[in-house]
Amino acid sequence: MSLVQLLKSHFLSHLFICYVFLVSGLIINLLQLCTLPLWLLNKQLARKVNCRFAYTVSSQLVAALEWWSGTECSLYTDPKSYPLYGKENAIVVLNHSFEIDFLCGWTFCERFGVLGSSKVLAKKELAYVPIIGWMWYFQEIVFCKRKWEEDRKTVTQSLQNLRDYPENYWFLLYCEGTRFTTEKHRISMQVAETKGLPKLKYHLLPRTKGFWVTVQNLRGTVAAVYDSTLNFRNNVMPTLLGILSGKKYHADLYVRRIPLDVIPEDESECADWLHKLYQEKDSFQDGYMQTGRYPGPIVSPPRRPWSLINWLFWSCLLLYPLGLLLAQLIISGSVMTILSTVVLCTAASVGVRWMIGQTEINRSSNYGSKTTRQNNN
Ligand SMILES: CCCCC/C=C\C/C=C\CCCCCCCC(=O)SCCNC(=O)CCNC(=O)[C@H](O)C(C)(C)COP(=O)(O)OP(=O)(O)OC[C@H]1O[C@@H](n2cnc3c(N)ncnc32)[C@H](O)[C@@H]1OP(=O)(O)O
Ligand SMILES: CCCCCCCCCCCCCCCCCC(=O)OC[C@@H](O)COP(=O)(O)O
Repeated sequence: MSLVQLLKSHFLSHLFICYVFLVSGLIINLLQLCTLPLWLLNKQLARKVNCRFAYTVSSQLVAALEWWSGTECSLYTDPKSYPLYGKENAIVVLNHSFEIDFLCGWTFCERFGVLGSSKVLAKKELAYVPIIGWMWYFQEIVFCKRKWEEDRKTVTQSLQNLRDYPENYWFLLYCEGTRFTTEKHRISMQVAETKGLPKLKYHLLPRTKGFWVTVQNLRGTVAAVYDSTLNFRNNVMPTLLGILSGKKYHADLYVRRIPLDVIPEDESECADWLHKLYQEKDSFQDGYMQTGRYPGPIVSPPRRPWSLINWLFWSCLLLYPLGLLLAQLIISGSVMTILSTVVLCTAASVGVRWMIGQTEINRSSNYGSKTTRQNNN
């Protein structure tokens, strides 16, 4: 094992990365709280400032993927659409089968300069995750309870608020609504059967209401839907813990730009359109399984240095107080101080492990594991 590999897999390196993420994240949350008065005075400025704050947090995870683990991301797309990426608002429709698919999404956002402003229709539970969830509140992320009766009003309102957003953004929609498991797939295919829809092999049956409400409310401000299909080479199932341990993966993303005007306004026509899209996505996955690639040329955007620079900045800033704290701890020799520091560090480690757990498929909610709307979470 090389020295670099040893460093990447060492427990102390992970501890340091998590320390930087936790402390810088909490500082950013605090600074975001301080922007509240600015929202009253100059809302657009407050939004721009919050985009920058969000960038400094989410780009740390991107840096872990791009620079620490060295994961590569290839983009298959039409070269004519490529120059538009990052220059317009778009709704991104992505398959939801991998624990780090959101992180690959963020990585592409970073490469096209829309990471700080990126949006998602996220389950409400994520709003309570410290740092990321709290940051999302200021980033105007749209939350849903996955109960349409309640979501219809709140989601519409949150989407309407985005109409005058001052920065270009990508709005991510996981239409499957939950992560792929064989059990959820079996059940959703039963639903497909009762609806007379063709079976999907690699996707859950898409939920159409969220897509329709998003398209309708963002019409006129969003230019296109980016139909995106993600896979990882060599059939691996990447994890956030793998990224933290410096494990290198290779992501392949296929993106098709579909102008928003071609999407029907009528709800049931829009639902049919989405079902058809998922049937196409399924055939792309089938092709990938057989050939190991998607159609079209690879036009991968290069990684940018900013996520690394941001991480190095926070590391340097937070290394000094950490060193000071450790030195004082040793000098003081007080059992009480040492004990309370150990308790604090243990609590922080448990907290970070819980946060990482939010990304793990085996801790996924039971939404979609029943054909009814009961016991969703
Ligand atoms: C490549 C570039 C990437 C760029 C990335 C850009 C940005 C990145 C930004 C951030 C990254 C952070 C990532 C965070 C990830 C967090 C994501 C999530 O939290 S996903 C979960 C939440 N999101 C969703 O659920 C979206 C999809 N859901 C919907 O749209 C739903 O419709 C809803 C609006 C949430 C409402 O849900 P509800 O269940 O109440 O209603 P539905 O109408 O959907 O359900 C009833 C409907 O479904 C049929 N049904 C019943 N059982 C099933 C089943 N098991 N499977 C499928 N369908 C089922 C039922 O018959 C009803 O049918 P009908 O409508 O015909 O009556
Ligand atoms: C720099 C690196 C530091 C690493 C240490 C800290 C890592 C903390 C990471 C916290 C990340 C929290 C963001 C969670 C995003 C989870 C996305 C996701 O995939 O959600 C699942 C939902 O879509 C569906 O939920 P289910 O119904 O499947 O249940």
